[in-house]
Amino acid sequence: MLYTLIGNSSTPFAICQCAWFPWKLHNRASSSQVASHSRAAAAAAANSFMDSLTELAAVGGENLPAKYIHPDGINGGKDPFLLPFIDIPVIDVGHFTTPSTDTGKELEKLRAALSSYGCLLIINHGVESLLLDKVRTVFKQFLALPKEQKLECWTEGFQGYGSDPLVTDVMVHDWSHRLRLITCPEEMRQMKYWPENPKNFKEVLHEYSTKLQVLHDVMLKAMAKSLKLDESVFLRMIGEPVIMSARFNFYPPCPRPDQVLGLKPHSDGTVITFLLQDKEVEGLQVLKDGQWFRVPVIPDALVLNAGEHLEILSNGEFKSLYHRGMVDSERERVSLAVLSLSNPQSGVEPIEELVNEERPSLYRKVIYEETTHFDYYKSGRTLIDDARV
Ligand SMILES: O=C(O)CCC(=O)C(=O)O
Ligand SMILES: [Fe+2]
Repeated sequence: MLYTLIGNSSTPFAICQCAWFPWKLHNRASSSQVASHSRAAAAAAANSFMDSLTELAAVGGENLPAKYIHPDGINGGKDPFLLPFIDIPVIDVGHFTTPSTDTGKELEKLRAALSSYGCLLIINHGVESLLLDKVRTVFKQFLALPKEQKLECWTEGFQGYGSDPLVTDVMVHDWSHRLRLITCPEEMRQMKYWPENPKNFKEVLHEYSTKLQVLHDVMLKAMAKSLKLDESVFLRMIGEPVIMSARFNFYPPCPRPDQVLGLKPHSDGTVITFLLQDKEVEGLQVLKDGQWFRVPVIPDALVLNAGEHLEILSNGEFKSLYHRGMVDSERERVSLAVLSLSNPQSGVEPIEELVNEERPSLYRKVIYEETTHFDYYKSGRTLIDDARV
């Protein structure tokens, strides 16, 4: 893969120059890895992944594998589930789909939430409670399948069931697994990684992602209007077709939730993320003004996170959310993040209308690749740290 260093000499960062088209049609990471791995090595990797599943589910408090332990604890040695809840703003999407006398007020609430929290809860979003339940259920049914069946979706690449690629032995491992599938545009779907079982998995994910595609456009238009801009400006900037992927997260229980993390602190390498939380088990925590907060479980609401691309596009008017995934001591937890990405060909930079003499461009143009997020995740830095001028 060809990388170019951009940025100033003290904070250079890598951008990948792979053509857009191959990334679009192939799971590039997995195809290159298939080429460089023997079948035996791939089988060994698959087995070790499955062993780690067993390991995660079966270990007791005293013999947790060291690779999962954060030596300083998660919350300075205190129970992270005693942190306060965040008073996350709640936005009624109905005011954007059917304009009312309160639409202006709701737009202002949206702007304020994205500029001070980087996240909000959305209700009245057009996805029925029944479909939300089905989405959670099909993933749990997939997780309950025998190992051999789950292995059919296993991958070392970006799409499929496994752990995130580029996880090295020097970093603390996450207490989680994920099933990641590109959902839009449909030509980018790699159906070989979409579970055959349960039988309705594909249909349910298709229906959910179709609804979220509509919601995505509604929310990006509302965000543009909240900044008094042309409603299509964000959509134009991220380019056609909008790329969306679904990331199902599975967090097995862990006897020491004060020492392990399901997902390390990160901001999403996305425009926006819609997060469907577990219906009962809490686990999302967010950083606001330097302090960690718990996010309450509200079964039918979706959490909307601002991603790094949105922060750059909005020239810092909106803040990307820094967050982490916790694990419960007794219960499994699942979540589903549906992420939208900007077209890598066009790159991400502040929109012209938000750059002026009083507020010069705060970020340089970033060409964002599939690996970029994981490179940053691995290093503990964020794209925003490096993109800031
Ligand atoms: O499970 C959660 O609540 C967080 C998931 C998340 O942050 C992600 O998938 O990027
Ligand atoms: Fe995230």
